[in-house]
Formats: sequence, structure tokens, C-alpha cells
Amino acid sequence: MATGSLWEKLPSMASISHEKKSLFLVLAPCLILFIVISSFVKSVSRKRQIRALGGFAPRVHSWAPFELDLLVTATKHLINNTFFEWTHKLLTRPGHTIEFNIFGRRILFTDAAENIKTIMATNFSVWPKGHHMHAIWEVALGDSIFTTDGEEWLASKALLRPYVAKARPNDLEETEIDFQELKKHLMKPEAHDVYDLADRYQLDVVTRIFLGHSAGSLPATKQEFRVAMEKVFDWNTKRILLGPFGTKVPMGIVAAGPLKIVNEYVASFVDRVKAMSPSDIEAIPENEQNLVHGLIRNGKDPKSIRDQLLAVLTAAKDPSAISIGWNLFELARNPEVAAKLQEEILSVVGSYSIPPTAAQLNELTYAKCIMRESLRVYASLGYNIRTCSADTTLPVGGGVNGQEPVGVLANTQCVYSTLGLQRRKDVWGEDAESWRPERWLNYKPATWDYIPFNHGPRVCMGRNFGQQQILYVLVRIYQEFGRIELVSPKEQQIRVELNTKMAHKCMCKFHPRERSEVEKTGI
Ligand code: HEM
Repeated sequence: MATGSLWEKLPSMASISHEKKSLFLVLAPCLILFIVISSFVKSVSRKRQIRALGGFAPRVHSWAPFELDLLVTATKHLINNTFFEWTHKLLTRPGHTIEFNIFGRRILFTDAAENIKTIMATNFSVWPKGHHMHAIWEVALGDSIFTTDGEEWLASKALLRPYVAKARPNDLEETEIDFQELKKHLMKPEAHDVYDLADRYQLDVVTRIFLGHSAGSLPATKQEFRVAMEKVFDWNTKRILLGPFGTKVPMGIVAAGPLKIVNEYVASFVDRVKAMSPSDIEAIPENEQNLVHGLIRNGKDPKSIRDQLLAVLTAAKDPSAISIGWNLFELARNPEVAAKLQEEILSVVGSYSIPPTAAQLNELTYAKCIMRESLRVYASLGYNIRTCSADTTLPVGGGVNGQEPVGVLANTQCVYSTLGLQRRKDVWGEDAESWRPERWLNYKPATWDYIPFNHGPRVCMGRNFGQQQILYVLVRIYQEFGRIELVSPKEQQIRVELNTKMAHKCMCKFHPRERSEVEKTGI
């Protein structure tokens, strides 16, 4: 009986699956048609909304679906260290703004001062760093000043300002301790990778001054923390390139080892101070308290302390070290500039054997020209990204002549190139790409044409400290050494990561000033 009924049912089951098949054959094309039509309608309505706000910037030509060819091209340029040249050429057009549409998402790219000013200052509240960048950077820099917006960012700012924004009377004395370690390396006759040494030197200075204890990376043979941090940043650059899918890369797995090293390293600084009782900290005179003391006194939890310390460490060490590296590279290539710097040191400091004071550093007009020119041609944070939180406009880049506004819908990302702006020929003249400190002797750029430290509410908090550090090390090196010899390579490229840094090891020999020269001049 049971078997019979099964056989009886079979034809009807076959007819059901046949019916389902026919239904599927009718519904599938309808569904596809619906998706095509609705995305077409959506795209038309988005275009209309954008046009109502302003217009479009020129779109970069692409032939592949989702503009994947552009993603491949961008990756290739990043690998070959030609990303800056590629984007700079694309942006050299009226309005200095372009757009991509990668993975169906519109991304604006600009090096127009008017647009950058709008993002950083005039319309600051509409252009936060945004949730996506927070999600990308959270694993490395937590909920710190660099990764947050609004109230959270303001709270970090208030917390850090007393320690980061002001100079301490003994900053240079403390710095000199690490300079002596640097000098030990430079005295050796072999060629040195200047960026590697500058980075170690700045790590030691920054940890000594802000965290109360030098990392001692110059005398050390192993560089675990720096290597781990590089790896974490490298993964994050890849995640940014993957656009909306970037946050799907599990940092906890791909960068587990480096993250563990970084966390343990920062914890070691906190533990050192935590061993002190609150009354011990209170007993330290206020102007001698460092950032770790401040964070503990404010009752911050261990994660919060870790996040803020790592952010300050990154903010303070990387851009200064990058800039010191570029300055030394160019000074080695331009001995006539180095000779003028040495003359100035002698006339202002009066001696090659006494370290300069903060007031003397301030008087070094030509040294400042050198520093400013390096920050122009090699801005350490050459690119930055913001995501708008509401429908808005950028003042230029739209229309045929590029002078009309660009409409921007909420959640659109805009990448702005400080490096591009600071190398624009129509702003800086035909020699914009050349490193020429003399240009600063009689020239003051418009506020928004030169922004190595950013402007507006998110201006760099440590800009005075950073500039003092660059000037100090240049003066000390040229007090101790007569000549820097660039061994290799004679030309450099720019590598784009979180920062924009030297792509190749810059190998230099440092020749101590001749003893006879010292005896001759008596200074
Ligand atoms: C040559 C050296 C330096 C350069 C070129 C530089 C550049 C910058 C730039 C461009 C920003 C804006 C980043 C953004 O909006 O995403 C920034 C932010 C910041 N910098 Fe610097 N910086 C330097 C040195 C320092 C130093 C030495 C410190 C600490 C002592 C420091 C602390 C900060 C902090 C805390 C911020 C975050 C400000 C905020 O978001 O409100 N910087 N810096």
C-alpha cells in the first residue's frame, strides 16, 4: 500500500518540480530586470541629487566592471612607489579635483586648496574622519585622538594638550642625551641608513620626553617594536585599498604577532608608572609630570592609556623622523646649502661644540628655510581621507572649467593630497618640484597653500615640538660633522603608507669635522 501510494505520488512530485522550474524561469529574469532597473533608477536619482548640490568632477577613465582596472593600477603604483606621480598627473587639470567610482562607491580626490580648506576648516563638522576609518585604525590606534570624532576627539584633545602642545624647559637637554647615542653611530666610518637612525633617535627622544623613559632603540641591536608597528601599518594600508571590504581583513589573525608586541611594549611604560602610588605622582612637580603620569592621574583605564600613548608615539615619532631623513638626504646632495647652514650655525650659536638653546634655534633663519622646504616637497603626511556625514558641496572641481562646485552626497569619501598641493606649479612656480630652500627667504605662502601640519581644528598639536626637534638635530649634526656623503641611491622615490616616506634606504657617510679645522677656528 505504502509503496503504491509513493509511486502514485511521484508523477505529481515531478509536475511540482516542473512547475517550480517554470516559476523560477519566469521569476529570475524578472528579478534581474528589477535589480537592473532599480539600480538604474537609483543611479539616476543619485546623479540628480548630486547635480542639485553642485556637479561632478572629471571621472577617471576606466574600462572594467566596478572600475577594478583602476584598483589594479593604483596597487601597481603603490608597489612601484609611483603613486604620488600618478595621482599628481591626474590632478593636474583645471579645478584640481577628480573622481573614481570603485566598487560602485564614488571617491573624490583633490589637491585644490579651496576644497582642502572647506574640509579642514570651513565645513569641518560635515567632514569627520568617519566610522570606516575608525574601524580600519581601531585595532592599531584604538579610540584615540587620531581615530575619533566629535565629543570623544575633543576629550582626547583636552587630555593631551597640556603634555603635547607645550614645550618643557629641559626638552633640549633630554634630547641631547639621545643625540649622543646617535652620534656614536654616525661616527662609525661605514655608511648608515639615515631614515633608520632618525626613526630610532626620535623613538628614543619621544619616549624619554612623553613617556618618562627612553626606549633605548639606538643602543639596542633588536628593533622588535618598530618592526611590529611597520607590519601593522602595512596591513592597514592594504585594508584602506580594499575600500568597504577592508574591515573584513581580520587584523587579529593576520597581524596577531605584531599587535601583541606593540601592546606589550606600550604596557611596559604604563606598568613602570603604575608601580608608583598616586601620592608619588602627586609629589612630582607639575611641570615635570609626563603624559603617562597625566593619564594615570586622570583615572584612565588601561585600554584608554594604551590607545592614547600609542597615538602620541606614532604622531610624534613618524613625521619628525621622516622629515629628518629627507633633510639629511637633500643636505648631502646639496653641499652648498650645507655650507651656508654651517655658516649660520657658527654666527648664531657661536660655536661648534656647544649645543644650541631653544632661543638660538629660533634665530636660525636659513635652517628654518631648509626645514620648511623639506616639509613642502616631502610632506610627511602627504595624503589624508575624510568622509562627509551629510549632503554637501566642495567649492571647486566641477564643470568644464573646474571652477564650479562639486556636489557630494553623505558618506562619500574624499582623499586630499597635501603633497600634491605643495608641489603644484601654478601655486609654487615652475620649479615647484625642486628642493630650493632659498625660495623661503622672501616668500610667505598663502595660509592654505602650505599645510604640512594641517590647519583648522585638527591642526597638529605637536608642531612646535616637531620643528624644534628637526632644527636641533640638523644643527647638532652639522656642528659635529663637516660633510655628509650620499653613498646611494642618488635619487629617491616616495612610498605611500599611513605616511609618505622614503622608498629606499638612504645610505650616507658622516665625516667628522677635521680636527685641524677645529684647532684652526678654535671653536
Ligand atoms: C614634522 C613633524 C610633524 C608633522 C609634519 C606633523 C603633521 C601632522 C598632521 C598633518 C596632522 C593632521 C592629521 C590628521 O588630521 O589626520 C597631525 C596631527 C597631530 N599631530 Fe602632528 N606632526 C608632526 C609632529 C608631531 C609631534 C612631535 C607630535 C607630538 C608631540 C604631534 C602630535 C599630533 C597630534 C596629537 C595630532 C592630532 C591632532 C588632532 O587630530 O586633533 N605631531 N600632525
